[in-house]
Amino acid sequence: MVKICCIGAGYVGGPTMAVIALKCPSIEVAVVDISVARIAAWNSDQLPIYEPGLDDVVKQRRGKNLFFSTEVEKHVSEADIIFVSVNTPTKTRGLGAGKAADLTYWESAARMIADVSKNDKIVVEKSTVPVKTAEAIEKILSHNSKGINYQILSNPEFLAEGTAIQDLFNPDRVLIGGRDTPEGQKAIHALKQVYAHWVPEDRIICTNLWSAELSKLAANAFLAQRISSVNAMSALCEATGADVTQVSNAVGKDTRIGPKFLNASVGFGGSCFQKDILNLVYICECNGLKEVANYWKQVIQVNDYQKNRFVNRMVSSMFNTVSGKKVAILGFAFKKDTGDTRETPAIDVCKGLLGDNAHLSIYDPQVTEDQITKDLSMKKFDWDHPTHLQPMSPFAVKQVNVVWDAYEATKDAHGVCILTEWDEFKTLDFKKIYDTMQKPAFVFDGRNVVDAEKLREIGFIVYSIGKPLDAWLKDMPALA
Ligand SMILES: NC(=O)C1=CN([C@@H]2O[C@H](COP(=O)(O)OP(=O)(O)OC[C@H]3O[C@@H](n4cnc5c(N)ncnc54)[C@H](O)[C@@H]3O)[C@@H](O)[C@H]2O)C=CC1
Ligand SMILES: O=C(O)[C@H]1O[C@H](OP(=O)(O)OP(=O)(O)OC[C@H]2O[C@@H](n3ccc(=O)[nH]c3=O)[C@H](O)[C@@H]2O)[C@H](O)[C@@H](O)[C@@H]1O
Repeated sequence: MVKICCIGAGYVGGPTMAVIALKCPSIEVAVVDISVARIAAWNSDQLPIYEPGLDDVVKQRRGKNLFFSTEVEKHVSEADIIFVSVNTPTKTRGLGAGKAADLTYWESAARMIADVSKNDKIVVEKSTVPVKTAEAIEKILSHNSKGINYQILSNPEFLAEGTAIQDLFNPDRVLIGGRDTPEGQKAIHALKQVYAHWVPEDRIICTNLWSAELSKLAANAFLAQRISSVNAMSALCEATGADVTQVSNAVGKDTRIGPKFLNASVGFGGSCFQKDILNLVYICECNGLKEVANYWKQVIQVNDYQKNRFVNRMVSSMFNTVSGKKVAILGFAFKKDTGDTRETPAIDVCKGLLGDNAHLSIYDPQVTEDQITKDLSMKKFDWDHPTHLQPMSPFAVKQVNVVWDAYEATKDAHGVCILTEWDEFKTLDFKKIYDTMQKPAFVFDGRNVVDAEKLREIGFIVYSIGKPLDAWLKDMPALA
């Protein structure tokens, strides 16, 4: 029986391995992690991450050919194929701080593999890493190889949170990069055989190592760039009276452009887009490609501009101050159908409003009070380290109240701010909300989920990203 071990039981390692176990009953899959709490959760009824469809897949295979364990060394030494799916956060200190990927967790995993292995292994990069990382990993492994042959493959993951199970069941493509040697090709073939259990052969792309590593960074950069492009247009729409939804629709009908990923928003979030672009920028700079680095940097600058613009629009609309005013925040996760808050635009918007002394009442159907408190008090980039190594939440943030109901959040509020596109926000009783709010009552929709016209009929002053402005808002300057 082929044995797979995955180091890192997170948003990627957990769902990816659960699906491999489901689709390949003849393969034994062990997912290991240094976090005892995370592994305990994977073995319980309350999985550590919220992802539609995941519970069902895990329940079908756990204890049969899918195991979650903290016995990292045992499972690594027994495995034929080792996936490494650990954190690769942005460095916060030293060379490349604020840009380069921090490969501490990857390096420690590689050293441990070298220490405990007794037979030949295929080591698969599942984490997103800088191009040429495989060369460094090869050096670490072969330095202490004891005659063992290691083949490094790059097999980046393209799943998106909230749709991870669907994405894994039916991927656009699976990418495998390896060495152009007989051993390298044999390793590619072995991994291809795993995916071939359910992925059509023409969707499995095999490349050299560096193309696979770089393609992952490129794909995320292209996706994020689309969002910054449409968000840049949203500012121009507001200035001119165009409607960004109509513009996106018209632009996306061009088959060369395509309709997906053109939703204007308060800004993109999530653990990867910013981190991976910063990493790309750093690699370009290291290769002397200043203009290329600046090009990609701009994608992040526009994203920051969009978040600032949103906060400024809110404050200026509400008579240029939110000091002492209650503002309801609906949605804190970085997108719907996930409880993940890493790099969510909600953090920046909330911090911006707190900076102007607002009182926030936050509701998100999947994010806990503890998580929100941590996020609002943590330093930038600290959030991307393993949970048990993150700073403890030092204090509850003053002026923030986390509630478990949208109606409770909006009661007595001066403004409502929608930051995640949860479906339930579309069907809220806005008349009921209006009646309990201070007047004039404002809605700031950072995701274009509400019907602005209907809300205006109720009496709200509404701001929707990239949409024609209310007369009220037109008169209020919004400087970014
Ligand atoms: N979250 C996502 O949707 C996607 C993430 N990625 C990439 O996958 C990688 C992992 O991301 P996530 O799963 O989101 O992170 P995560 O933080 O959810 O999971 C990483 C896990 O690795 C564990 N870990 C760290 N060092 C370890 C070690 N030496 N031994 C054993 N366990 C260790 C941590 O305790 C943590 O549970 C990152 O490189 C990310 O860029 C790629 C595609 C999608
Ligand atoms: O490497 C990764 O981590 C993953 O990053 C993204 O996936 P994810 O961050 O989970 O979610 P997305 O659906 O890409 O959304 C990212 C952010 O962009 C925002 N977004 C997305 C689409 C859009 O049209 N507009 C928009 O503002 C979302 O609300 C969210 O804040 C990519 O879509 C995945 O392919 C990739 O594997």
